[in-house]
Amino acid sequence: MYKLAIHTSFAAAHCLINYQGDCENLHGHNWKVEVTVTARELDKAGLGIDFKILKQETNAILRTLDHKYLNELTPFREISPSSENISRFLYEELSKRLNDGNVKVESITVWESDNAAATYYE
Ligand SMILES: Nc1nc2c(c(=O)[nH]1)N=C([C@H](O)[C@H](O)COP(=O)(O)OP(=O)(O)OP(=O)(O)O)CN2
Ligand SMILES: [Zn+2]
Repeated sequence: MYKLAIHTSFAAAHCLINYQGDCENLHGHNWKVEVTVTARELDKAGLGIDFKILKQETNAILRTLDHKYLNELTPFREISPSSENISRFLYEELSKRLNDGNVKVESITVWESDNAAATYYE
């Protein structure tokens, strides 16, 4: 089994729902995103999955969040756009795009600052 990872990022505004404190107010982050996937087998080029494809598919999802007010987007109308919920959203959306008999999304970690991150995995 192989484990691969890529890093990417997006910027967005949000406010936490049902939260008492500064973060209930509108503010923004430059989120860093780490995607890890597992691959059972390698292709003829020796790749589990091309990093380019991993980045393309991840960034296609991130474009729906980038420079947006997350609370106004469908996935976060009912649930708070916390780093935890963002990581779960990305995990589910990327899994739909990438999971097959060989490749499986393992985890998504989103860093909202240099020292605070949330990871979703099953
Ligand atoms: N478990 C989580 N806790 C918090 C989340 C989250 O997504 N998951 N998010 C926030 C807020 O988004 C907030 O912007 C973060 O604020 P804070 O932790 O105060 O970070 P700062 O860098 O502004 O503050 P320092 O304490 O000075 O580092 C809050 N919690
Ligand atoms: Zn925040």
